[in-house]
Amino acid sequence: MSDIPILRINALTKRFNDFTALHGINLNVRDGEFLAIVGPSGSGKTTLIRLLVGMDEPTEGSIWLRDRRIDEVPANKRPTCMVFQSLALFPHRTVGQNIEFPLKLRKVAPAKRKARALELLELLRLPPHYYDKRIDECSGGERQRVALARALAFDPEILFFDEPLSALDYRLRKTLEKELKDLHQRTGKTFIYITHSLEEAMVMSDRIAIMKAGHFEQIAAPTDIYARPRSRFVAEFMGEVNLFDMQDGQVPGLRFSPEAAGLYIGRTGTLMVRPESVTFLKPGEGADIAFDGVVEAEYLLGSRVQYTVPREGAAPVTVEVLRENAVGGPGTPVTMGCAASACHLIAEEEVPHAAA
Ligand SMILES: Nc1ncnc2c1ncn2[C@@H]1O[C@H](COP(=O)(O)OP(=O)(O)OP(=O)(O)O)[C@@H](O)[C@H]1O
Repeated sequence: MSDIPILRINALTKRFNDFTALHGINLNVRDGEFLAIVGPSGSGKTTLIRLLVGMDEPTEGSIWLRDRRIDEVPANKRPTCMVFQSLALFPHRTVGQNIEFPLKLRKVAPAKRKARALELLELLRLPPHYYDKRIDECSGGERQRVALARALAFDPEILFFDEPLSALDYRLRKTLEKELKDLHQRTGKTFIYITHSLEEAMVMSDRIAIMKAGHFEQIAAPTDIYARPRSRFVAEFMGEVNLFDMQDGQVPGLRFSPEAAGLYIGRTGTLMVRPESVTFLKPGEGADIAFDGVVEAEYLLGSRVQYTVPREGAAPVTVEVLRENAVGGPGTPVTMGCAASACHLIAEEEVPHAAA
């Protein structure tokens, strides 16, 4: 992956009558990057993708592909491609005819089209005889691969995906997640991927851009965004989390070791710790940050166990431990602890616009 941006979004605004769906957003996408765009329903993901692929026009701002401004270029002339959520394959035609369709539109000669289709079948790990198989004889996963092969047929610079796996069952989704990641590596193309699923974004992408109400709340590598969210919104969006209000370095009910207390002197904000970073302390065992409570509920999650422990005047604490570290069920008094290094302090003010 190169550091040079292949795509630059500059102060992009989209208004529908008096409603602003995108608020002057900026983003640089690196050449060869896998960027996932996630956000709650209505945050503007589809609106953004529609502008990027040319299905709609921005109200203000510009979109650049390398050094070429493309927001005024019609969709069919943009060297990008979109893989739709609904596959839009021709069900009664063959796999070969479907893959070759964009090439036929571009008047590529039949022999050349077929050679490219066979090459793409191999790339997508489909056997060559699938060339003559009809789409309605293919499984869901095979259809997804054909759709991908078709998207790659004319060698687009960037592939856009709008929730391509959302309609598939869990196992197939997991398989295709791995295949997509692998395909990204093998092709070296730039992938921009919209999803509701944080898990998909975490597994596949180099960076995640979190959208909220028409702006980017944070853009960073998955591990960074998970461990060091810039706002409570991102912290909560990125999975289960414990949030403690800190005022002048103090959180009611939490005990800090002298070293940990030193880290938070005079600081105000939200102290965050993920459930898997909290442990149950044995009698006499210490931790940077410790607190007491009584188990309210216990849930088995396969190899792990999750607990909720109520706190006065605040949301309950969630703790997730390996089964071998399980404690008693509801009513069990516990002391919980965590390392200061596993905690992250979110500064008081929310960050209105993430830097791309
Ligand atoms: N053509 C339109 N006219 C008016 N408002 C629109 C139009 N298209 C989108 N919007 C509004 O813009 C906002 C962003 O919509 P968008 O479809 O981009 O969200 P999204 O993040 O893709 O949501 P989802 O995850 O549900 O698909 C929403 O409030 C939506 O109602």
